[in-house]
Amino acid sequence: MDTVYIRGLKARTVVGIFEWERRLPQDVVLDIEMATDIRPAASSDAIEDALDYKTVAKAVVEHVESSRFQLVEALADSICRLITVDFGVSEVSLVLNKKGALSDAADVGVCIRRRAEDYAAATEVAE
Ligand SMILES: Nc1nc2c(c(=O)[nH]1)N=C([C@H](O)[C@@H](O)CO)CN2
Repeated sequence: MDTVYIRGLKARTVVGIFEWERRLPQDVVLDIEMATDIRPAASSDAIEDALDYKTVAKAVVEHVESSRFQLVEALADSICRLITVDFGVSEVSLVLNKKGALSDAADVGVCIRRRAEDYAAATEVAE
């Protein structure tokens, strides 16, 4: 399978467990890799046949900036859910970097990989 990726995608959001973090939005930076077969787009040279990284990036930033999670784990998982469910991506890898969270560290965060099946059960229950 091929990959369409977005690296260094920035968003500001309320995320954290401390009282001050509930008041002040913080920067997160995302690296996203999405499994997709690029051959249809390569063959047609038409955006309609591509996984449009601009559309995905816009949806992800809107989602992140309107979210209010305590943990980076929950935020990261919600982003993978959005990409797999709303964009039909079979597998997504995500690095979520919470800039400035630890003063003694360059950065902290999580790296996760999710498949569409990981969210299938929850979707079926909801329907
Ligand atoms: N595994 C995690 N550890 C911590 C998190 C988190 O989201 N996941 N969050 C915090 C605080 O919000 C921290 O970012 C404030 O500096 C601490 N540990």
